[in-house]
Amino acid sequence: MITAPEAISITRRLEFDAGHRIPNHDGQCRHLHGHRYAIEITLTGAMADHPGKADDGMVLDFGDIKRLATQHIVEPWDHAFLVAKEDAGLVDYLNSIPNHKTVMMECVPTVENLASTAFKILCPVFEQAFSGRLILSAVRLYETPNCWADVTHS
Ligand SMILES: Nc1nc2c(c(=O)[nH]1)N=C([C@H](O)[C@H](O)COP(=O)(O)OP(=O)(O)OP(=O)(O)O)CN2
Ligand SMILES: [Zn+2]
Repeated sequence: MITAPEAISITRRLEFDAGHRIPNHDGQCRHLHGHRYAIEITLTGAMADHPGKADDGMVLDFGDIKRLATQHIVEPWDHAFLVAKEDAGLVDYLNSIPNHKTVMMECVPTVENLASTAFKILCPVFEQAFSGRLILSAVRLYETPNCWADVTHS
C-alpha cells in the first residue's frame, strides 16, 4: 500500500521586549507600558527523507525558523516602541527622541493586530525561502503569560 507523506507541524518560540499603548483603551492599556512578548511560529510540511543529511527527519531545522523570524520580527521589534500611526501625539514625541527605536504600525498595537502583522510578514518569507515545501500555518503571540492571539490561514 502506498501512503501519502504525512504533514507534520513544528513550532519555534522566540521572545522579545517591546513598548506599546492602546490609545483609546478604557483601562490601564492607554498608558505607555511594555511587555515581554513571546511569539510561537508553526510550520507545516512533510518531513525530509534525506538519509545521511543534516535535515533528515525534519520539517525544517528549528535554527532556520529562528534565523528568519529573528531577522524579520524579533530584531526589528525588540526594545522598540510599537506605535499606531494614528496615535499622532505619541508619534511626534517618539520622533523627537534622537535615534529612538520606533516601529510605526498601520493599526493599534493590540496583540491581535501584532500577531496578524507578524503573520503577514512571515508568510512570504517562509514561502520564498522554502519554495512552497512547507507553509506557515500559525502564529501565536503572547502579550502576557495569560493573554495571546492566534492567527491561522482563513
Ligand atoms: N483583546 C485584547 N484585549 C486587551 C489587549 C489586547 O491586545 N487585546 N491588551 C491589553 C493590554 O495592553 C495588556 O497587555 C493586557 O493587560 P491585562 O489584561 O492586564 O493582562 P495581564 O496578563 O497583565 O492580566 P493580569 O490580570 O494583570 O494578570 C488589554 N486588553
Ligand atoms: Zn499592553
